[in-house]
Amino acid sequence: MGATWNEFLVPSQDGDKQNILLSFDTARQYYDNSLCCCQSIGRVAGRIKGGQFELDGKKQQVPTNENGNTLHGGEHGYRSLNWGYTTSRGPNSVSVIFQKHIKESRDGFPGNYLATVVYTLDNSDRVTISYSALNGEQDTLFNPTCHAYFNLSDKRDLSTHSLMINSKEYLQTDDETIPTGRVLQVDNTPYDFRKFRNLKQAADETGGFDDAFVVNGPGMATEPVAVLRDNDSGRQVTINSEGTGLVMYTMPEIDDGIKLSRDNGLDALPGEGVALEAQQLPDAINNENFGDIVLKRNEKKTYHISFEFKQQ
Ligand SMILES: OC[C@H]1O[C@@H](O)[C@H](O)[C@@H](O)[C@@H]1O
Repeated sequence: MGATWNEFLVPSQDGDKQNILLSFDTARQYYDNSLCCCQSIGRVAGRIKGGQFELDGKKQQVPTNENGNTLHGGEHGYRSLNWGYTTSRGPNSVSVIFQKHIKESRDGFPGNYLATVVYTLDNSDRVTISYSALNGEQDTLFNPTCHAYFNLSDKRDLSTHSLMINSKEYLQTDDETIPTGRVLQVDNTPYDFRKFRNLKQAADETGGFDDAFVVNGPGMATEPVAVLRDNDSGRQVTINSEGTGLVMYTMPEIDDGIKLSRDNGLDALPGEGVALEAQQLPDAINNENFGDIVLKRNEKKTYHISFEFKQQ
């Protein structure tokens, strides 16, 4: 369901294993809230203002699911699908390969294509997710991501986490979290993560993050997009991607009664984890220079997002 990433198990201090992703015990619980916890998001991650855009000179309206805007591919996007899958084993890696025909008749976006999501775990303790689209006869949009939430510690907050984001800029957004088109400098703001800084302190300064950082700008392509580190355990996850954006969401306000597996029956807390969603910037289709998310007819496109684990 949802081509969901359920566990990233790493060694724990007591010789057991610990899941560093937020997860649920049952498939149903992933759909009882709007967290999109660790699910595949498509065709278009991030918001589309009014669910409207122009494609090949034609105005398009796609289904909306939040304040009259379209978030995370709408109600019938990747996360709502039951994917078929196969597995494969290479000399240095194992993979799960999900595949599905994405249809206009289901999600309301123009055109049909064949989608593939491949999760590969390799011997460098790296999970690489590749998202491919093999398009049909009509131009469409393609901007997938993985909505992975992390907490690398044993705590129920991010107080021992440091974060580095390789970004000089972030997007200004309006009351509905839609980009206004203005790109702001991170200098002298709580958005400056160019050097590692405590994530909880920064989130306390902003009231929590639900923001898009500009990444992979000119001259920055060889750097990791972000590194999340837990100073207590020495666990670290390095994120690489090819997209223009990284959305950070620290769950500032969440519904009551969300029971994450890690909480042993207690309700999840605001700020308990952080989603780091690599993608092209939100509302890219309506903003020049936010990244190209058009998938041309008969075109094939692949994006990779990788998460490399290290323990210091
Ligand atoms: O759906 C969970 C969260 O996903 C993030 O990508 C969005 O920016 C948030 O506004 C949303 O609450």
